[in-house]
Amino acid sequence: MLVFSVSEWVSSHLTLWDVAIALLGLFIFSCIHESLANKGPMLWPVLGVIPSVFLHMNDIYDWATRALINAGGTFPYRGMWMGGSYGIITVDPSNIEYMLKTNFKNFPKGKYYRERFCDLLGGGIFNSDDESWKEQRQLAKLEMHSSRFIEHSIQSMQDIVHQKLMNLLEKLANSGHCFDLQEVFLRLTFDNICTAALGIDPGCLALDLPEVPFAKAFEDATELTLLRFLMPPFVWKPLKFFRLGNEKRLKEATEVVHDFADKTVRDRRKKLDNLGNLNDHSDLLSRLMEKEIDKQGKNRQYPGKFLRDFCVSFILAGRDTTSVALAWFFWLVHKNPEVESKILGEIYEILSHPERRTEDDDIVFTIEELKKMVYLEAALSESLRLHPSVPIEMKQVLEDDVFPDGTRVKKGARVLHCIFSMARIDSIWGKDCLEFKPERWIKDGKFVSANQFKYAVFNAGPRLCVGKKFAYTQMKMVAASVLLRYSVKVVEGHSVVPKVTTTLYMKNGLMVTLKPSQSSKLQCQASHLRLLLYLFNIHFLFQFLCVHSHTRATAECIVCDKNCVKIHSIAPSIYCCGAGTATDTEAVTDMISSQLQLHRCHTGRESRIVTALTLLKSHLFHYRGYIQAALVLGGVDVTGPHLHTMNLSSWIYGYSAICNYGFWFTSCYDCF
Ligand code: HEM
Repeated sequence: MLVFSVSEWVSSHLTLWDVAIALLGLFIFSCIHESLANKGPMLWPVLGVIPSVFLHMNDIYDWATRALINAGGTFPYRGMWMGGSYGIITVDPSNIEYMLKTNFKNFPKGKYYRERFCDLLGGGIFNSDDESWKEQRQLAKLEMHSSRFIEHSIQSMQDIVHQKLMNLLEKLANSGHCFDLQEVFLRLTFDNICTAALGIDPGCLALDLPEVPFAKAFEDATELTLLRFLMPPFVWKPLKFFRLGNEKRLKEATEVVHDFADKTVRDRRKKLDNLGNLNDHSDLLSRLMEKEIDKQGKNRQYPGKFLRDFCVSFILAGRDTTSVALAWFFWLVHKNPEVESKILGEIYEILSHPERRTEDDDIVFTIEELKKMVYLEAALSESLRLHPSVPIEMKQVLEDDVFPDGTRVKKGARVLHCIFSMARIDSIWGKDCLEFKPERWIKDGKFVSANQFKYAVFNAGPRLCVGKKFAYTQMKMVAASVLLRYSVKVVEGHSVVPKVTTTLYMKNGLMVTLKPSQSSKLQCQASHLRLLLYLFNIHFLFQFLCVHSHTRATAECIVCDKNCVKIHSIAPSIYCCGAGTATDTEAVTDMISSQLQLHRCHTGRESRIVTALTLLKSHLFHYRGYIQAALVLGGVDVTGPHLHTMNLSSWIYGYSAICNYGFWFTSCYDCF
């Protein structure tokens, strides 16, 4: 009776307009309430943060950065009503440390992540928590740090870079056409990681850039899996159940990947059974299989699925991360030519080491040489800081918790930390945080790592990336080998923007043209000249400049020292050859060398040849001929190669003393 009268009253007093206006009022009220109460971006009724995300899809990372700065480093978010997606986004290093280390157990990858990746990765290291993750992590660390694996991976990197990448780049440079450098790097790292993980080279980097079914399926499977992160579960789950649309394609691609990996595992096991060992294989899969025979000689075979999942996770982890990092690095180097000059200066200096065999025209860097490339390491780290391969990381909360900044999180919530934004926050990286500045990683000539939780590019804490060393070696080898030989120019007007997915690809790739660099032309000319100059005891010091000297010290008509050093290093990439009184030239060059070192420490910049020249000249002028030093100063600095002669004691005496060689200097310089 009461129900009847209420509905009668409603229908006689309320029109549809009234309801609409009331709902609008409620909507506006909750919007105002949200915008006043919430520090972060607007959380719309019903739709949560989704409209704001779609509105800023084209500059999502910059928008997130601005929102995080406005919110003071952390803000809550909510997805669509009934979507079950809620949590916080943070860039606060103390929160990140708490989550990745202090209370690590309370922040696993969680169900949300596992559900989406389980079809492709199964229970692989990338997609597991607790004991299963621990076991795989231990195995991975043990194997990847073994000298056998390290030697194998260095060898395969050298092979892939010098036998494949360089041939391909030579072909592309000769064609004069522009091409997508990111695509080339994706192919390179795929071949490299498959060789390291499975001991099989899929051949993506062949000269004709073939479409390799395994590689294509891997790419599709990864991309389609990532789509699950952008779609609500009530969309992708039914599609998966009924095998429709993207989910059907994902299933097919995953099958190709798994069939390939399963077959590799089966073949390798057959080989192990037949031969009793896998001594001629150093890849991860073979190492794991040999591990199956434990210390007591008992065979505890890993199930085939375990081995497959382990390897597939590895390929996923090492496939695109380094290639996109290299693409962003080359883009930044193109925009900052002074950084390129410094990297090249460092490389030339390493190549000028007396023990290096300069007869080799095809320079292949050794691991020791790569380790010495401090500035290159700094430039790569700086590039990764600004463009981290994994821009956003995610964890799920196991039990209610409170972060160090006071933010509360509920069980089941997700915590996203935006690595991309961290680099752009001046309270974390200083006022110059937006600048590409490799120097911030160098102190007293040494590379200095940043705090893991401020620089979470490789993750941090117990789940720190296991492939970090591998990645640096690979990136350094590729970057140094390419920069030494080519000048990489990004096509004018090409738009470089990040793609919105879990890896920071360049949306439109990186279209470039290649020109053999000045140094590689010089290297080529030098190799012809080298034959000629060999007879005259020629020393090659730089790619740009050749200075030489005999090693004879005489007094009257007596040769008192057959091995007198006449080429003095006075600063990185700057050398001085002396004639006159040996002790005078040595003392003068030593003194100017230490003055230049002090100057470098004071200014934080590399020495220039003009500085060395000024210091030497004013010193010699001051003594008006009492210092018997006739000098030839040469080298390469940020402004390029330079060669100067100077002799303020007696021009004629000095020049004639070195005249034979002076002509050589001049002729070599002219040749180059
Ligand atoms: C520039 C290159 C790289 C970057 C920026 C990078 C970054 C990362 C990040 C952020 C994680 C954490 C992912 C997560 O927990 O969801 C991770 C984990 C991992 N990375 Fe890397 N990575 C790189 C290269 C590599 C390479 C070349 C390999 C393999 C050779 C590798 C192997 C792994 C593995 C196995 C894990 C899982 C570790 C674990 O969960 O315990 N990574 N990496």
